[in-house]
Amino acid sequence: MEKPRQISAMEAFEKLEKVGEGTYGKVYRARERATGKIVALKKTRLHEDDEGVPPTTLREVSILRMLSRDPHVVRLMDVKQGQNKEGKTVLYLVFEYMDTDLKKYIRSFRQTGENIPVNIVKVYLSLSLALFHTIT
Ligand SMILES: Nc1ncnc2c1ncn2[C@@H]1O[C@H](COP(=O)(O)OP(=O)(O)OP(=O)(O)O)[C@@H](O)[C@H]1O
Repeated sequence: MEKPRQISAMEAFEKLEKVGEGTYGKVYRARERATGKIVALKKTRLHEDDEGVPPTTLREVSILRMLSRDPHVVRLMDVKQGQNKEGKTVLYLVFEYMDTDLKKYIRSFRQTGENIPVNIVKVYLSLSLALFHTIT
């Protein structure tokens, strides 16, 4: 009997628009075709002459899986395989979609000249420290 094929990222999701770009790849707002749910798809960039998935990506995935258990951390919902135009395998990290990020949040305060409440700053600093200890 034939092994059931895992559906590819592009069969499962419809890309809506590019929302950002990080060190490791582009991020798209996308819609899950089966449910209509809006997600963030992070396409991982491949090193030109490398075969397979870069170790930095594998590291990011395993750390995110761990951190994603915390409700305060953006949730990594799934990891899907896809192919780029050259037929090479690319990975799509599927995240819950966030309307804002820390940079935009901080900028919103700068625009009005307000200060970020001290309690909020403390929460972010302790989260950053916790992250740092998890990664290093
Ligand atoms: N889950 C998400 N929901 C909505 N937008 C997102 C999401 N994840 C990332 N983005 C957008 O894409 C941009 C790039 O994100 P990404 O996580 O790839 O990189 P980064 O955190 O900016 O840098 P690095 O890749 O170095 O960690 C973010 O600044 C944000 O605007």
